[in-house]
Amino acid sequence: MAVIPVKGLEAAKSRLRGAVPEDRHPDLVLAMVRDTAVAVLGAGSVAGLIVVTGDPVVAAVVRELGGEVAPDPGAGLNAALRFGADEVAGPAAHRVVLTGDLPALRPGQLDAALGAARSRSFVPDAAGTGTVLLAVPPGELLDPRFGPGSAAAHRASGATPLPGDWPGFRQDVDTAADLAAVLDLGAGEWTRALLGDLGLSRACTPAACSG
Ligand SMILES: Nc1nc2c(ncn2[C@@H]2O[C@H](COP(=O)(O)OP(=O)(O)OP(=O)(O)O)[C@@H](O)[C@H]2O)c(=O)[nH]1
Ligand SMILES: C=C(OP(=O)(O)O)C(=O)O
Repeated sequence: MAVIPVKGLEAAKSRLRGAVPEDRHPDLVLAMVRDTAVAVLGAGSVAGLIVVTGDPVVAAVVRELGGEVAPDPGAGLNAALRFGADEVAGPAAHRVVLTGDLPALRPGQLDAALGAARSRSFVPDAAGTGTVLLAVPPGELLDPRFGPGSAAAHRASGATPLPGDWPGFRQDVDTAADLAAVLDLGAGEWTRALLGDLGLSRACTPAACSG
């Protein structure tokens, strides 16, 4: 089972604020969640998707795409992940958790990553400091260490870094510069459509966004 945590749309992706007009910020966050969820649901190695969220708009979209929704326990990202992976999916299943900000993820990349995972494993983000995926085999607890410096924390907790290249997969979107990078790498259709609608076929540069 795959698990994606998603914060309430109004609060999510605060570092990305200003990349698009303020009133479209929630739409951008939702478009990236949709692209991530569509890619996950398209991966043959994934049995199903659980999105942990307290946001009713996100929940409706996830159900429409064919995913399941679990309530946010309200104690932060790692608590949301533990709840989704260890309690809702349950420890008898293979579980993989991904962040909801991976609009250039492709199903084949996720299949390749999971095919290479022989034990509790993770995929570092493009910067090498964060984490975009943590996978755990049946019988083990997820033990997530997401947050600043999570790649080192996951490694120190015994998880194996997966060696694939996967530049689009690894490009999580935290800032306007990440958004520009992900468009170059090939963002999914929802993110591209939203930015196209805004006349931002190439996302604004950090300088232009802050100006
Ligand atoms: N359910 C749930 N998801 C969370 C929580 N905190 C973060 N997330 C999600 O975890 C993923 C990775 O988080 P970040 O990249 O730090 O996103 P963020 O917290 O929205 O971004 P910033 O406000 O810029 O720090 C995203 O899909 C977030 O929506 C939480 O408390 N509950
Ligand atoms: C929570 C994380 O994401 P970000 O760096 O995108 O906040 C993480 O990488 O562990």
